[in-house]
Amino acid sequence: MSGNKENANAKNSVPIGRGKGGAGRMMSKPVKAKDTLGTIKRIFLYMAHYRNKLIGVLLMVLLSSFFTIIGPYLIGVAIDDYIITTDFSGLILMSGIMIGAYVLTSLCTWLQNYYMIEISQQTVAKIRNDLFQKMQRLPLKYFDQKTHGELMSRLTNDVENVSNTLSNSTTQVFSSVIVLIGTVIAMFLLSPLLTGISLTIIPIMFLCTHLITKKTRKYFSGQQKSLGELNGLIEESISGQKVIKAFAKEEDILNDFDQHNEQFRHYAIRAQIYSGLIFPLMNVLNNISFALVAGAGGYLAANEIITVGVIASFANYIRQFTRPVNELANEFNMLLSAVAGAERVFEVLDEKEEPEDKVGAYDLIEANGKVSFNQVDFSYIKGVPILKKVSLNVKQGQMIALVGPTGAGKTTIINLLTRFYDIDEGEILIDGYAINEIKRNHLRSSLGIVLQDTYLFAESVKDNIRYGRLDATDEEMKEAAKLANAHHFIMKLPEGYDTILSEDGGGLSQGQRQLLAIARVILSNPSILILDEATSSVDTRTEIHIQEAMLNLMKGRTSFVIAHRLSTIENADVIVVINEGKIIEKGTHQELLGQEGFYNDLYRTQFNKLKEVSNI
Ligand SMILES: Nc1ncnc2c1ncn2[C@@H]1O[C@H](COP(=O)(O)OP(=O)(O)OP(=O)(O)O)[C@@H](O)[C@H]1O
Repeated sequence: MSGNKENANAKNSVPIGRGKGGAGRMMSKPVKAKDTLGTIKRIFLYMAHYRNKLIGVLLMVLLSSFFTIIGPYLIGVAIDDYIITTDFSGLILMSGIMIGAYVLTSLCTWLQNYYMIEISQQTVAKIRNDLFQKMQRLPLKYFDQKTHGELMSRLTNDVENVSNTLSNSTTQVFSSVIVLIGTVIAMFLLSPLLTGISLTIIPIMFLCTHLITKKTRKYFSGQQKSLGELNGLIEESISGQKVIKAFAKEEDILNDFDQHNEQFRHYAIRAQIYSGLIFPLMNVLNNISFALVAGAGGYLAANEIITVGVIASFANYIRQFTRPVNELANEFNMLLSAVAGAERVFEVLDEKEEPEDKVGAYDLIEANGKVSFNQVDFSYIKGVPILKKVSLNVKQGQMIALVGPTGAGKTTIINLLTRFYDIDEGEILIDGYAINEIKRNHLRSSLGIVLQDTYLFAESVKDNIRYGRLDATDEEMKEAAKLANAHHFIMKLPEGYDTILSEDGGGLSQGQRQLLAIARVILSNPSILILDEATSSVDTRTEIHIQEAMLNLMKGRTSFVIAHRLSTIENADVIVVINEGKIIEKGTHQELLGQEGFYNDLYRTQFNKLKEVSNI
């Protein structure tokens, strides 16, 4: 099985380098989207469900921007019309209006945030839901091409990124733009000359920001890359602990970790230091601009070109102006990175799904278990044929042993029967029906699969067995466990059937996990069985238990066994020998031995060795 291959590979190479699916891939890279506009459009299509709330947000943004812009103007009016003229009752009224304007600004900002958070969380919940549903409909082929880390990253980081940006950055960018434009217009209306003077600082601001971000971008991307590598290393050192210890590579992995840790520190320090420059620099420039307005404004006021109130308004406008300039660059980058994240999410949503059942697909409620492969060709990757013209006829209730060297294609045959992958040419029939004409759910529920490496969920033993048939009663579930010889060890667990297993049954032995898998399949009562015998040695008692359980399970059912045990091979009705994707021999044990061909050689070398081991 491919699972074994992974284990075998793990034994041969100590995972010091970065592996597939490391958590390192969980970092979302700040790459640009390929189709920014198209992606934004799609996000808006999702958000369009909440059209009324969006209009509300838009109104609030406009109102809060308006009040933000009008505030400094009112200060100028208060000075010119009421303070200088000592009109105190007018001043009180003006103060009231100003307080009202500021309160309304806050209220509108709060409301806009409130609605935007609601919209973004609902939108993202819908995207997350669509994405998760999509994952269940994707063919296994898709999961072969993507690392776990990458998929996890799309489901978590990228979606989270979209959510944060929707709730914070979109309204920020929008209101910053309005406030900027509005402020320039207001300044221009009050005094074009003073506007010109105060805006001279803007190009310098842009230049400084540009120079600093050019530098920080390099360090931030280095920081993100080395953090990814560091996370990958940590993840591998956790999952590969056994191998690391077995090969005494602790020292090596520590050195490797030190290197990556140091690299991360190097980038992180520089990224933080340079980006920390922006704030004080902007502050200085802002104050210079302030001083310019005060100086030039004072001169203009002395010459009665502008009033003192205009200077006060300008002083406030300048504060208001530089803030959005700084924010805009930042928020805009975040927005672009979120759009890139959203694009990665949409890419998954656009992937080709497992094809729908054909119209008029057959029901297969209780299959008899007759199986035929007719001239089946298959390749995982186009142009690399794995199975070539495989033909096989299996009668109801027969036991078929699939044998052959590693990589021969045994698991692949099983993958095709279950329709985990679809064949390229030929046909596979169950009870005379082509499997791609049978409802996929019916097909899979007529097949029972026990793999060497059964996945167990972090739930109770009871629920794990019940996964075979969700509506089974406790009695039926226990009966299945007894038939699977699992009852005895389950009763020894701290809470018996209610014991909660750790993730993937971490606390159980491989033999025990397989017994649970057998119980699961007994409960589902399939017509056709697919069994992958364990190659790794379990203790003799457990092995006898497993064999007994498997025999119980196989009674009266067609079974395909990827055989590693002599007893299985010798008792099989038909032994199918596969080599390099072709069936090269077929027959009973005695028949094949008599042919003195590939099986005979395989048996004499490989299985004689097994016999010696089992006799020890
Ligand atoms: N998902 C996949 N994508 C691409 N190639 C694959 C995939 N799974 C298996 N293969 C290739 O297909 C060939 C047959 O693999 P398969 O797992 O069927 O062999 P096997 O006979 O079951 O081997 P073993 O006894 O080692 O489990 C191998 O060359 C393998 O590398």
